[in-house]
Amino acid sequence: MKKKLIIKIGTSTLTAGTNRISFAVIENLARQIVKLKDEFDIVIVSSGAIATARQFVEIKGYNKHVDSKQAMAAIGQTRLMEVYDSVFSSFGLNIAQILLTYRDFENPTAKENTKNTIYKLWKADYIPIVNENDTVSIEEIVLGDNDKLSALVAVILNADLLILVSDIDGIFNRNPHLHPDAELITQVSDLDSIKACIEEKESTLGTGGMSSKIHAAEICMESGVEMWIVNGQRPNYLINALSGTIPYTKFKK
Ligand SMILES: Nc1ncnc2c1ncn2[C@@H]1O[C@H](COP(=O)(O)OP(=O)(O)O)[C@@H](O)[C@H]1O
Ligand SMILES: N[C@@H](CCC(=O)OP(=O)(O)O)C(=O)O
Repeated sequence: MKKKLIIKIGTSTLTAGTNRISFAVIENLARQIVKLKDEFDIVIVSSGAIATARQFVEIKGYNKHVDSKQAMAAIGQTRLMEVYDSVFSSFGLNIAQILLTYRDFENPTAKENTKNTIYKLWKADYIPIVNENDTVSIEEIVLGDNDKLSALVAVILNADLLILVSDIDGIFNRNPHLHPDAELITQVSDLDSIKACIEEKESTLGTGGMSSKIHAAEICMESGVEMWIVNGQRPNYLINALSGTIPYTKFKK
């Protein structure tokens, strides 16, 4: 049986520090997935709908008002999936879209249906790409992120591993953007011990920050799912993290 791998790719990685979605980032992801596919059944949790919309339209107040963000997400989501589809199909990979809200994880039937759909997609050789259903969501684009969503997906699938792809090697004892001498923490088994290390700085496009990654780790640890934070700026970050040749943070009880 294949292992179950959930990969969450955030806005800051998809835009590679710019204000546009990077085709190169998605190509790099596809290239790695081709190599991992025989060993793993994979779900991608991808942000980037709003960032994609910004390439085409600026709805007034999109950075302040929830309804404007929701409209941007609705415009950007189809375009984002077009990018995934054109890049992934050129690597021979099939994709399917799944949009979820947090409320879906409180409803046992919705959870069961989500799980069954993902299993069917895997069987048909399709890679599910999940994002939050921003139109009906009340949480994410107001406060949140996709870190917690990916943890909930990992838990319902009883995944072997959740990898949060970020713009940094993992959690450091202080924010390295503010303290260049900060040191990477490679393994975390007690979340309380690292909460004091978080020092958020303003991010332009992503919404999560390190706090939401710790929240995701809490959800994973409670259910015995292993979670890693890996740096999407490193070459072949998935393959190299899995073979232990690049540094990352592992969260495991
Ligand atoms: N102790 C810490 N170690 C590492 N990063 C930290 C820490 N405290 C805060 N951060 C911030 O968290 C950021 C990563 O989260 P985020 O920008 O939301 O990424 P993503 O869009 O991938 O979810 C880092 O770039 C860093 O500025
Ligand atoms: N769901 C929205 C926003 C998600 C978001 O930015 O999350 P994250 O990348 O985890 O900070 C989108 O696709 O634009």
